Amino acid sequence: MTLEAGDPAAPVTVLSGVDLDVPGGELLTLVGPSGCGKSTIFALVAGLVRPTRGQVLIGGVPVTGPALERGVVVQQHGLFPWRSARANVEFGLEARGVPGRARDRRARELLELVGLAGAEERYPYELSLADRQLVALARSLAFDPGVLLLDEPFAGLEARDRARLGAELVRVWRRTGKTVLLITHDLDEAVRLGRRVAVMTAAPGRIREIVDAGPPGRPRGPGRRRAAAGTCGACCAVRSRRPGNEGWRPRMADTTRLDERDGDVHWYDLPDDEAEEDWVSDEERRPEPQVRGGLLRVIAAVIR
Ligand SMILES: Nc1ncnc2c1ncn2[C@@H]1O[C@H](COP(=O)(O)OP(=O)(O)OP(=O)(O)O)[C@@H](O)[C@H]1O
Repeated sequence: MTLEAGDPAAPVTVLSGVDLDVPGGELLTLVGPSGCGKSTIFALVAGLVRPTRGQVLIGGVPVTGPALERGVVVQQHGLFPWRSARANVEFGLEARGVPGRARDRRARELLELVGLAGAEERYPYELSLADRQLVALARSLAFDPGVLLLDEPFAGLEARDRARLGAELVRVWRRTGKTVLLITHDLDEAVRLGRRVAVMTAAPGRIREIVDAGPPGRPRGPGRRRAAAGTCGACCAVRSRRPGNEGWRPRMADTTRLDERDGDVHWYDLPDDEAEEDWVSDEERRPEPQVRGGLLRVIAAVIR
């Protein structure tokens, strides 16, 4: 896609040749310097803006305007202050014509999904900023969107809240299987949460690189082990729970070696005698801090 904007006599190229393919069910993060066009991509996918050239396709269908199938969460949560958390979430269900009792039940389920069970009757002013964002997330899920678009939803929050909300988002993503596009200017967050990180450069905005930031999935039996155990550099975060051998272990095939300079993603074989229970969950297997550091340097270099 290309997007030109401003004075038609002297248009500004905001985005140039952006080509991004997000498989269904993926959590992709989009990072880039301020003004590179991240929010513009958000607006294009949300259907708020039409590209000058090219198109946005969701499931092969061109996006021609906003639709409930695309849930959006932005920095300003936009909750109705006169409605409780439950009633805010119910708003989405009202729009879909869900009858009262079912609405109430579903709103409670969604609040529970985002970790806010017990806060159903609180009003936005009674909730922390972070919890308001979670209500906004639950509300966008009420439309049962196939795609969830989040534009800097954690901006302005303290680091601890950002981390908590990020973990909640990953949990929600895992439980719902939604396709998630998360826009952030926080590189660490992008690497921590995204399975792939699309890195943009500015003027005009382009996708420069797509960096693999984590393993593609859980190991599911011997046949899949070989491919499923992705590592980032030397420090694939694999943890053993065998008594006497607990803790994180870097696991490398003999043929791979750490190359933090380019942040390559290496693959290795899991020894046959390794019981699958020894594997930590995909969530726990996120890159260790020093690997994240390597990826961050790669991304920072791309952005520069
Ligand atoms: N309709 C428009 N007319 C003119 N310029 C525009 C238009 N839309 C976007 N731009 C410009 O395109 C650039 C990209 O803006 P955008 O808000 O998408 O960037 P961003 O990466 O989200 O920035 P930030 O991280 O600061 O939020 C900016 O320089 C903006 O001023």
